[in-house]
Amino acid sequence: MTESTAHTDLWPAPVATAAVDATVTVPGSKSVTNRGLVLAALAAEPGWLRRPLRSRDTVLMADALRAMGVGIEEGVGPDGTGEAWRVIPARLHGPASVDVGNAGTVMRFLPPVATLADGPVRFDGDPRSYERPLHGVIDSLRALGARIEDNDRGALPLTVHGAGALDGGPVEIDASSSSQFVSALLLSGPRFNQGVEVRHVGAALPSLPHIRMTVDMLRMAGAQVDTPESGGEPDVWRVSPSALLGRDLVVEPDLSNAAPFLAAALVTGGRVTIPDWPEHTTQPGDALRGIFTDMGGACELTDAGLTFTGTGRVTGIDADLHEVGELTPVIAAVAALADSESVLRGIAHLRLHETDRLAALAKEINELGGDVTETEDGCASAARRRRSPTYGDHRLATAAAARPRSR
Ligand SMILES: O=C(O)C1=C[C@@H](OP(=O)(O)O)[C@@H](O)[C@H](O)C1
Ligand SMILES: C=C(OP(=O)(O)O)C(=O)O
Repeated sequence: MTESTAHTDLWPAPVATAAVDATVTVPGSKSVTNRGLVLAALAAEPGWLRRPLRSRDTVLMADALRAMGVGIEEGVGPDGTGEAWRVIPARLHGPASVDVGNAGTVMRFLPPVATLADGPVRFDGDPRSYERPLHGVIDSLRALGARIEDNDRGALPLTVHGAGALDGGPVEIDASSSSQFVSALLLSGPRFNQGVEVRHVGAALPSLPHIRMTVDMLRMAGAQVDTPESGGEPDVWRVSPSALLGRDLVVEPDLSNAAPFLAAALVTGGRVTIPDWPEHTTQPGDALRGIFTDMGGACELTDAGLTFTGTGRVTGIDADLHEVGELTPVIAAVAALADSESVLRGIAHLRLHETDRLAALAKEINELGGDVTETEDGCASAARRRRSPTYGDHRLATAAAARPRSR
C-alpha cells in the first residue's frame, strides 16, 4: 500500500446480520517478522523466516536490509509448505537509501544496524514519520560512538555514517514515548564491540511485552541478555557481544490482528476460532483473552486454537492499556457498543503513533453515533445509546431512520 492509497482507498465494512460463526486464520505477527528479519540479517549464517507477515512495514524492512547488502529471497519453505523467506547475511554497506514509510519498527530498529555498515545510510519516510519520536535512538547511538547527521532535529530524515562497527557500552535513554527505542538498541547490541547496556530513565516505559519479545528473540538467536526480570536492576537491559545464530523461525499469528474477529463474536453473540494461537507468547494480543472476557465473552484454548464466544451483551471496562496500547483501537470500538461506560487509560503515547490514535478514534466513533471523550492519558466511552437521538421529535425519528449506517 502506498501512502496516498492508504488514505484514500475505502472498502465497505462488512455487516453481520446474525451471530457470526467462523474460523479465521490471521497472518503472521508484524512485530515478530520485523525483529526476525533484523536478527537474521545480523547473524553469522543464513536463516529462515516461515509464515512471515507480508505487509507494507515488513516489505519496507526487507527492502532496507537488502539495500545494505543482505540477501532476502522470498519463496516457499524447506518442507514445501507455506511462504518462507531465506535471509542471507552479508557485510553491511552504504551508500544506501532506506524508506521507512511510517513504520516505527523500521525507523527505530534500523539506524543501529546502519552503524555497522561501511558507508552512509540515508533514512527518509512518509511525512508523518518526521513527527514520530526518534531522538532516543539518535542520542543513544551518538553516545555509543555513531556519527549521525539529522540537522539537529532529532528526527527523520537523517543519515547514519556507518563505520563498519560501533563501540557500544552503557547508555541512558528516556524511552517513555516508545518502547521501540530500547528494542532497537538491544537488537543490534550483540554486534556492538562491547555489547550494550540500556538504562531507561524517565516516566514509565510503555509496551513492555514488546521488549520481552525482543529479549526472547535475541535469546533464541543465541545472545546473552540480562533483564530486570532475570534478577538485574529495574529498567536496565544488558546484551553481551556475540555472534548470532541463523534460525529457522516460524512466525506466530499476529494476535493483535485477531482483535476485530474476536470482537465480531463478542458483539454479535457468535463464535470465532483463531487457529495456531500460541500457548505461551510475548505478544500483547494475548491480553485480548482477558480483556474481552471482562467485556462479556468467554474463551477456550484447545488444539484447534482460541475459540471465543460472545453473548451479544457487551460490558464496559476500566482498563490500563499502557502495556498493550496497540489493542486500543478495537477495544475502543467495542466499548462504544457496551451497556456501561468504559475508561481506557495509560495510553497517552498513542498520540505519537502512525496517527494521533486517540483523536482519530474519538472523531470516527463519534461520527458513527458513539460518545467518546479524549482524556489526558486515554479516552472515555459512554454507554451505548439505547435509542436514536430523536429528541422526542417524530420528524427527527424519520431523519434518524434514513441516516447512513456507515460511510
Ligand atoms: O516493537 C514493536 O513491535 C511495537 C512496540 C509498540 O510500540 P510503542 O512502544 O511505540 O507503543 C507497539 O505499540 C507497536 O505496535 C509495535
Ligand atoms: C504502532 C504500531 O506500529 P509501529 O509503531 O511499529 O509503526 C502498530 O502496529 O500498532
